[in-house]
Parts: sequence; C-alpha cells; structure tokens
Amino acid sequence: MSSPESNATDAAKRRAAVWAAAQIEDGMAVGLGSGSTSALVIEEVGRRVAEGLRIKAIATSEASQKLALELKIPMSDFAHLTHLDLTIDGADEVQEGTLYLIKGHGGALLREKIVAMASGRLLIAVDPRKLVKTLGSVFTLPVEVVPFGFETTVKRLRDLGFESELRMTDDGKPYVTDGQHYIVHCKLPQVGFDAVAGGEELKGTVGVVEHGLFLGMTSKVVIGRPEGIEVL
Ligand SMILES: O=C[C@H](O)[C@H](O)[C@H](O)COP(=O)(O)O
Repeated sequence: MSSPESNATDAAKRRAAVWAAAQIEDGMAVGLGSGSTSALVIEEVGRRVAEGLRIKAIATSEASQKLALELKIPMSDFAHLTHLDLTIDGADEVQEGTLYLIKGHGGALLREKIVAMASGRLLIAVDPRKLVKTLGSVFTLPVEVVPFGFETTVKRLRDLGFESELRMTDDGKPYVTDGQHYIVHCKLPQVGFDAVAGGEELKGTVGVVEHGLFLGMTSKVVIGRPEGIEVL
C-alpha cells in the first residue's frame, strides 16, 4: 500500500505534468523527457493527441519512445526535424535561483541533453522535493562514460576530487545506458563548488561522454504543490 507521502508526491508530479503538457500548441515539434514525471507528461500529451492535438515528437529514451508510441503520439527523429519548439522533462535536482539542474538518475542524461540543446525552450516539471539550495545536496551527479577503460576514467574523476562510483544493476553488472555507455555517480563538493567550471572539467575528462549538469538551459520550472502549481 502506498504511503500518504508518496501519494502526495505522485499528485504533485501529476499536477506539474498536466500544466507542462498544456503548454504544447498545435503544430509544435516537442521533445519528450524521461523518468516518472515525464511519463505523466507523455500520458497527458497522448490524451491531448487523441483529442486532436497535432504535434511531432522526439523522445529522450527508449522507454519514453515506447510509451509515446503506445499512446499513438506521432514520433519523429533528427533526420526529419532539426529544431524542436519545446522540450518537457523532469529533473533530479533544481537549484533555486539559478535553475541549474542535476539530471540523469534514470540514465537518460545524454539523449536528454541532445534533445534539450535542439530545443527552443526547456520546461522542467518537478515535485517540491527536487528543489535544492546547493546542487548535489540530495543526489549524486550522474556522469556517462565509455565502457572501454572505465576504470581509468573513474580514477581520473577521483583525481579531480569527485568521490566516484560505477552504477551497478541489482544483479551486480554495470548499468548500461540507451547509448551503450556506463554511468558513474560523482559526489559534488558541498562547499565552494563552481558548477560551470566543474562541468567544463568533467566534460574535458577523457572517457567522459556527458555529465548530468544542465546549466543555463532551463526556460521554466513548474512545481506541483498541494494547492496548485508554482512556475519559476
Ligand atoms: O535520466 C533521467 C532523467 O534525468 C529524469 O528526468 C530524472 O531522473 C527525474 O526523474 P523523475 O521524474 O522520475 O524523478
């Protein structure tokens, strides 16, 4: 049985998701995010498509693509669309003030970043637990790495000062992303961490494909609250 707390979180996610999906206009090219909040967005988009909304969409993960197809959302790809009007996605952490994000705990950060970068606007839908004062205060930072020589990449990340651990599945194997890479979870220093400089350092590390810091990319954040929604 689900707890009152998880029911409240689910309701908050749904409220944010419904508001976010309502921002899509007829004729738009839309990026569909990944994770549990994005799944609610996709459900709502599917409902609107069934009612006649005409859009083309690109998904940020195999799971979101599958759900969108089941709901008969017209899906496209970057061979046919070079620009998206709006992407709606979730986040693991949203830093108050800067709207900097940590993303990727669902393992989808690389495609999410590619889709967000191709998008005119990035709308993030979250429940209130995702708001933080300091990035990394609740979640680690997922960093996507090439499997070959990942041991050496983890060592380089540790040498940079990040406590780093390879993400494993429940059956003890390395977690593999949709792009066939591994994920390393890095602990962000909680004092004096410069997200922009840190992001550049991570990006410049051999073996790193991408990291889950989304900086200066967010247009708006919608937070589902018990009494309604709040938009930042
Ligand atoms: O890789 C996963 C994504 O970045 C998700 O958007 C993020 O983990 C948030 O997921 P959820 O809405 O399930 O909390």
